[in-house]
Amino acid sequence: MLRVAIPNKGTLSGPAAQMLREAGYRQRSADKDLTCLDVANDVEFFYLRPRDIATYVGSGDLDLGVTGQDLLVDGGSTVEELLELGFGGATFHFAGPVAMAGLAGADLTAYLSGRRIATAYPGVVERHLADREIKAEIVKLDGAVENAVRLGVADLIADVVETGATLRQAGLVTLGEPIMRSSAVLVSRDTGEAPSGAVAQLLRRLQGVLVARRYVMLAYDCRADRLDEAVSLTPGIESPTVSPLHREGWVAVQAMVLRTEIHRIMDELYEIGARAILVTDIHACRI
Ligand SMILES: Nc1ncnc2c1ncn2[C@@H]1O[C@H](COP(=O)(O)OP(=O)(O)OP(=O)(O)O)[C@@H](O)[C@H]1O
Ligand SMILES: O=P(O)(O)OC[C@H]1O[C@H](OP(=O)(O)OP(=O)(O)O)[C@H](O)[C@@H]1O
Ligand SMILES: [Mg+2]
Repeated sequence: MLRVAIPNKGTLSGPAAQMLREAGYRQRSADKDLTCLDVANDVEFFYLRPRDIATYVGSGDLDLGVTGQDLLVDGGSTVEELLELGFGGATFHFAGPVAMAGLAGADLTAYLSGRRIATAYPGVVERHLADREIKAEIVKLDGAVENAVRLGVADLIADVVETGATLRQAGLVTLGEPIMRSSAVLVSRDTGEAPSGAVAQLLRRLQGVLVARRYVMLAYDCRADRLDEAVSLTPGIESPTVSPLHREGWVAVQAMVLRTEIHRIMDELYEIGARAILVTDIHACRI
């Protein structure tokens, strides 16, 4: 039986469970449940703190896990990243008082030297500072680090920034370029071999969800003598399906199209004479 670690709470928890549901797996029915057995798929899910997930997967006690790339860096983990999951996107930034706005490059490096930096991710910050030979003091906090500057515990912070609302509320601004970008990832133990068996099947299912979310199915009719132009607008992932229509000189075309492009493409197809242009959602797929 495959054993998979899923975040039990926090930002990654809901989207991870939702993605697994879309991939056809059973998920726990109550937020406090610690495990969930999916007999039909021969998988057991374990709900764990995302910070701890790399430990269980790295030791081989669990086969797969969903966690954040920044948490992997913070813990110095050596697990293998199999797939970026398209949620939990965040940047990790230094942030300081508004008076420091605009500090970057060598000026930021000079400013950081000898300062007290509050963070819940000391591993990420230490690595960044060591790479640049900057010596500073790290003040390890558990959360709500934006309060640390106003309360005098630190001179600046290093934290996850998503919308920036929390920083603004605390009167702080980001300093310099992001320390790192992070998103949720599916991880496995680093065996040096390509995934196979049940691991590869779960991976394919999640890849299918990502594709189903990104693409829609587009179908339309067009004159056969405009087909080349139409196909250049809708090349599909491999190649579009073209079928004859009963109406002489016309064909039906079907192709997968990026969801974000759909309205532009429909307008352009209409301009070259395509009609009966229909868009449908893809619920699941294997590419
Ligand atoms: N707005 C956000 N706040 C915090 N973490 C975020 C955010 N957006 C994405 N993430 C990612 O979620 C992971 C942190 O999850 P974790 O559950 O440890 O903290 P959390 O979501 O802040 O929950 P809590 O603070 O309640 O423990 C990291 O990979 C982080 O990059
Ligand atoms: O840029 P924003 O959209 O405002 O999001 C970023 C904030 O969200 C998280 O805090 P969380 O609510 O998890 O509280 P915590 O600091 O106690 O972890 C994170 O630590 C930042 O403080
Ligand atoms: Mg948090």
